[in-house]
Amino acid sequence: MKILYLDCFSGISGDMLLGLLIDLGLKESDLTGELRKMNMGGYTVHFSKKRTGAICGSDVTVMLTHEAHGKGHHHGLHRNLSDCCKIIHESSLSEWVKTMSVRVFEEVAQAEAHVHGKSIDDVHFHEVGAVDSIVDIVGTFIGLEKLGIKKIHASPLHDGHGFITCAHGQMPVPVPAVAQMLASGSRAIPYIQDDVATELVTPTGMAIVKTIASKFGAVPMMNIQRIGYGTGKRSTGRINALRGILGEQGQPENSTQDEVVLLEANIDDQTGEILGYAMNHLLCQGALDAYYTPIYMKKNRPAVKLSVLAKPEDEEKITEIIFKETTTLGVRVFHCPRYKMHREFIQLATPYGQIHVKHAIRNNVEKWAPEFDDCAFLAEENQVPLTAVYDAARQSILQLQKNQTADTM
Ligand SMILES: O=C([S-])c1cc(C(=O)S)c[n+]([C@@H]2O[C@H](COP(=O)(O)O)[C@@H](O)[C@H]2O)c1
Ligand code: NI
Repeated sequence: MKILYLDCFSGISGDMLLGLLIDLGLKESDLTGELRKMNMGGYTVHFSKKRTGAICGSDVTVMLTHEAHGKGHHHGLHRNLSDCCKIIHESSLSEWVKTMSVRVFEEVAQAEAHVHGKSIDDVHFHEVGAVDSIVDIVGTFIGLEKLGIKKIHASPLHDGHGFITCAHGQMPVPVPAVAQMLASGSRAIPYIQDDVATELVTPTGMAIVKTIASKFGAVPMMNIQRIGYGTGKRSTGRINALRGILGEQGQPENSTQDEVVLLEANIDDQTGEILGYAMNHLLCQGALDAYYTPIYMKKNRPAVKLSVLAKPEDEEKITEIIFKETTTLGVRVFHCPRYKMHREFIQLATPYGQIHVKHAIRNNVEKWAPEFDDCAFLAEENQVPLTAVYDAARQSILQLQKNQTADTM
């Protein structure tokens, strides 16, 4: 699975995101071609290479043409949330691009409405802001879709401090819309850079990262494939760019090393029936394994330790289930690098019928194990002891190994 890590050491904005996606390989013509699926004119998109400090990145600038500035423009000079959503919905863009873009617009509008004490419908994006935001937001999702990026994590969001001046006068940094988005159910980690006296995180950048990042923190485990830089517009006195690290997560089929997550909770106040249900539910929902260990907890209470092994990408989903289905108030997380044997199933004939055999191999070690369920089924069907089927299965495995040795001589 392709994963993008957004390294927001100089904040994040809509145009930095577009620049980054271009730097990571998005074709300019793919971006502009898709944007034309919206019935919205009055702008051009300019692409260039730009230097910030010693780094060369990609710059994307949305320029308004006379049409959008003109008084006779049929949309008038202001657009509100529903005008922007209408343009997106009436386009022939993919359903995913439309849904995600609208989500980001709602996020910005909610924050603006809260800050300015208005209703959502009364929040107006002036013409420049609306066109610019639509291109930045929709363009970001077009880019993510074209590059096949399915998962996004982000670093802490570095912002500056002090004040900026915009159309509405002075704004404290973090600007109020960004502060509001941080305060309303965001898992983003803000970080104030006291050596930068301007805005680094814009409302559009904040709304996009809040919507797309499933985690904020360190760079996740991945095979890094490409690194890109999208440059920012402000002079910050430092390198002003958004860095993206694009990688692949998950191991190739025949890999013998990967990572699993071990989730643990101690439980002393739940019935056996409910614990049994919880374990079954966890396994049905994709846990690799789930098991209980008897323990003694404080106040001499006999209790159980629930341990669940899961794929890293299932960490949040499985944690949610543990909280929903058990009484625990906390879940411990361990990231465990794991060696594993490459496994495959093969079918073998026995005098009692066909069985599956698990064949595991790693370096010079090989293991063969008849599948219990198949053996039990054949024992029932043939009215013979289970051990007889196992013995027959082992004979078939021995025969197969002999044939393979003969083939290689
Ligand atoms: O126009 C308005 S109301 C406005 C509000 C705010 C608030 O935080 S509230 C901030 N800004 C600033 O305008 C520019 C453009 O932002 P984009 O996200 O559209 O790139 C930026 O400096 C904002 O902080 C405007
Ligand atoms: Ni505002």
